Amino acid sequence: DLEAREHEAREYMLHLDKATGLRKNRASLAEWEYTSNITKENEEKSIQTHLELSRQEKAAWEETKMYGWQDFQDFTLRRMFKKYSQLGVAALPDDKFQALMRTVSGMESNYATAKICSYKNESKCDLSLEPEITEIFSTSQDPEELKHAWVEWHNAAGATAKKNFTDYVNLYNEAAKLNGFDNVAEWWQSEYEVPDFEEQLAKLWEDVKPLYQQLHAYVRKRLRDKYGDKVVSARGPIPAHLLGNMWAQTWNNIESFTRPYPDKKEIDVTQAMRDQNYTPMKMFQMSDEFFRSLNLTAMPEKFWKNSIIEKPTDREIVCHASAWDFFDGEDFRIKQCTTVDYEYFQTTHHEMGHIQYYLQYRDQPVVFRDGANQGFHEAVGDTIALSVSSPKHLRRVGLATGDAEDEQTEINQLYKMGIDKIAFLPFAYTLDLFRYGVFRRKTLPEDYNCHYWKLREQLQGVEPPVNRTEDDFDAAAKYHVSSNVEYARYYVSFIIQFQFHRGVCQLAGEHAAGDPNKKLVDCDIYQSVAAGNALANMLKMGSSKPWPDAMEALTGQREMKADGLLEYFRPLHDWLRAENQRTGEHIGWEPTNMEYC
Ligand SMILES: C=C(C[SeH])C(=O)N1CCC[C@H]1C(=O)O
Ligand SMILES: [Zn+2]
Repeated sequence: DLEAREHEAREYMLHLDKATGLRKNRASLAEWEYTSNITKENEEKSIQTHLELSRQEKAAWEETKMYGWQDFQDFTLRRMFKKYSQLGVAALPDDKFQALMRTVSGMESNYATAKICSYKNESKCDLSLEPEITEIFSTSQDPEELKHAWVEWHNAAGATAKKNFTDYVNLYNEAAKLNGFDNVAEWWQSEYEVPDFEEQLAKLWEDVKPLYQQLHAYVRKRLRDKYGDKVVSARGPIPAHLLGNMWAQTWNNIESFTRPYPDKKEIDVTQAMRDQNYTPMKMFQMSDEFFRSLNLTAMPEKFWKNSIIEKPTDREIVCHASAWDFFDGEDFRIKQCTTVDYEYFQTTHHEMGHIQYYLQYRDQPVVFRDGANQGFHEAVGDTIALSVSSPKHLRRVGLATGDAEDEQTEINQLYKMGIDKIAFLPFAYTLDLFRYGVFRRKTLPEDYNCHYWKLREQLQGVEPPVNRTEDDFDAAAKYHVSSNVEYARYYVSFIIQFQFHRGVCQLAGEHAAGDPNKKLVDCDIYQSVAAGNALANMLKMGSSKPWPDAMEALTGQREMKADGLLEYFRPLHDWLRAENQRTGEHIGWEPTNMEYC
């Protein structure tokens, strides 16, 4: 009878989950060995280990299928079986599984090891994305130098990946079908467990677009003031190489010469860190201390032993920041090529947020050791970083001096946050809208680059610095496209992190709606055990419940909504509207003159 069947199934599930933990540990170790020492030998070893593990997963899956779990009464048992009933890419036959692995490791290693020549010294051709090219984008104000770095990087990391990417799309779509999906787009969206996920993304964009358009218009004007109207037009898109970032995804590096009130003292965290001889280790210790101040869990001893926090000089590694769970309850690592600056200070908190989530759900069954959805995993560290980047906190830790806020410094602060958080949204939205179209074959290989730029022009209001053709493949010049990492998670994160921030700030007594002395922008939850405990309760759930239950536990809301973000930035939105009216700046953008289709 059902009672006996569920009991037997529970025994089976305990065994399967333990075996799965060992498999995931081996997979993570193989992946770590390869991405922290990129060699052909390590690539081969990783592929063989993953192949062996996929065969074991397939065998276990055949057994799991035998259980009639759909009518089990026990919610948690049914949810575990539901998750294990999805085999994933292991459903591919061996040869196609290996082929798919090779397309991804080929793109990823190409991206990680790509080099370009210096603009100022044509014979110096050993510039990597990190730290050299990133440094150019954060400091250069020479449009020609920025254009050179942009074009060379998109050639080296983008165009070269087109063949692999095309094969990857075909093989990955085959895996999607074997898992019961029409294509990878539907598979990726199914992870969010809501029937209208794509409509929700579009609705969120409608909610934040007016604010983005105001920010875009203001920044275009300030860039035109600086570079002239031959380089930046009055009514067109913004050239993508002038926004301080290779992908124009966050614009923090142009703050110094575009901020609203330039005569107000700028909080230059990078300079303060360098003046105080900060090291990467000090940045990690400060982040760990912030989490501990909330009564969250300290980084375990293996974290400090096994993490890679600076770029090695003796080998090639994947520098793009990442956080790792080895599924044994004690081995958790970060790998990143830290440089001492504000950007990496933020990234360190972002990655530590992933580790804290791993620590909080480490007693869950392995199958539930995941974010409530992937956006949650990306939002934890950023939510903490919203407190850390407040002037109040920066003064508290000695990274900012000066007096408390006045109207103008508050607008400057909101602008600083806005060119990070508001600017990012259309970029994130386009990256997976593009890939949804590719997986659904609405975008064919001969149209990849044209469709990519059409979306970026239409939604983000940026244009390439030079004409593009279908010999280019600019999407792969972004890490996540070359490494097969889904990106809607960041779009979700940049929305819900403001819902989380409002929740923890209220619990910390740092925010009250309508109270001018408790504005969201000034909130710092540092040392608030009440906030930390509520956050921990949400994180402990892992993916054991649908994400609305997790969100409700912390915020009382059950949907992702832009209201937190819009409340946070309301004073900036008002200021931008008034300022753009004062200068008569055109809101929005007309079609580009650049050719890319
Ligand atoms: C820091 C990470 C590793 Se999960 C990252 O990829 N992020 C963090 C914010 C957006 C996105 C990016 O860099 O494109
Ligand atoms: Zn992340």
